[in-house]
Amino acid sequence: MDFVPFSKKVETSGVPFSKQAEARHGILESILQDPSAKPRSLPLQELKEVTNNFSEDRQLGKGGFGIVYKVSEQGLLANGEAVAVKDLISSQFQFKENQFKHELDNLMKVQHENIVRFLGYCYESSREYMEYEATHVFAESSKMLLCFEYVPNGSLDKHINGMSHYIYTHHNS
Ligand SMILES: Nc1ncnc2c1ncn2[C@@H]1O[C@H](COP(=O)(O)OP(=O)(O)OP(=O)(O)O)[C@@H](O)[C@H]1O
Repeated sequence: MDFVPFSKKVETSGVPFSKQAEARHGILESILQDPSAKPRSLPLQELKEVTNNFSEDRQLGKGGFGIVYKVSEQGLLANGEAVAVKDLISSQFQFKENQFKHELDNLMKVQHENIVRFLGYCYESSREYMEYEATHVFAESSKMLLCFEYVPNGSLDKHINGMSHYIYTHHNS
C-alpha cells in the first residue's frame, strides 16, 4: 500500500490543515489551539453562533464599557477551554472607531503569559433601510467585539489578594 506523506496530503487537497481545521471548527477555535497565533479579525457570524446570538443566558457580567458573554457552556474546545466575548457597543458608552483602534493597539502590544490572552476582534457594520422622519434612510449599525480567553472564577477583583497568577486586562488603559 502507498502512503501519502503529510506534506503531500496538504498539497493534494490544496488546503493547508490549519485552514481545514478553521473550516471545521471556526477561526476562534483554531486560534485557541495555537498558542503562538496572533489576535486576528473574527467574523461576526461566527461570534453570533458561539454566543447563541448574544443571548442573556451567556452573559458573564457587565463592565463600564460593555457586556461580556461566555462562549459555549461546554467550552469551545474538547478540553473545556472557553472564550469571553466583550460587546463594546451594547453599553451606554458608545465606542468610536478611533477609540476601538486605540484599544486594539494596546491589546495587541500587551502579550504575556500572565495576562489574559487576547484572541481577536470583530468590527462589522451593516445598513438597514428604515423609516425616519416620514422618509426612508439607510441606518448603519456597527458591532465592535473583543475576544479573550476565558478566566474561570471571576475577575481580578476576586484575585487581587489571592494566589491567582492571572492579571485581568482592561480595555480602558
Ligand atoms: N476573560 C474573561 N473571563 C471570564 N470572565 C470575564 C472575562 N472578561 C470579563 N469577564 C466577566 O465580565 C465582567 C465584566 O467585565 P468587564 O471587563 O467588561 O468589566 P469590569 O471588569 O467590571 O471593568 P471595566 O468596566 O472597568 O472594564 C467581569 O466582572 C467578569 O465577571
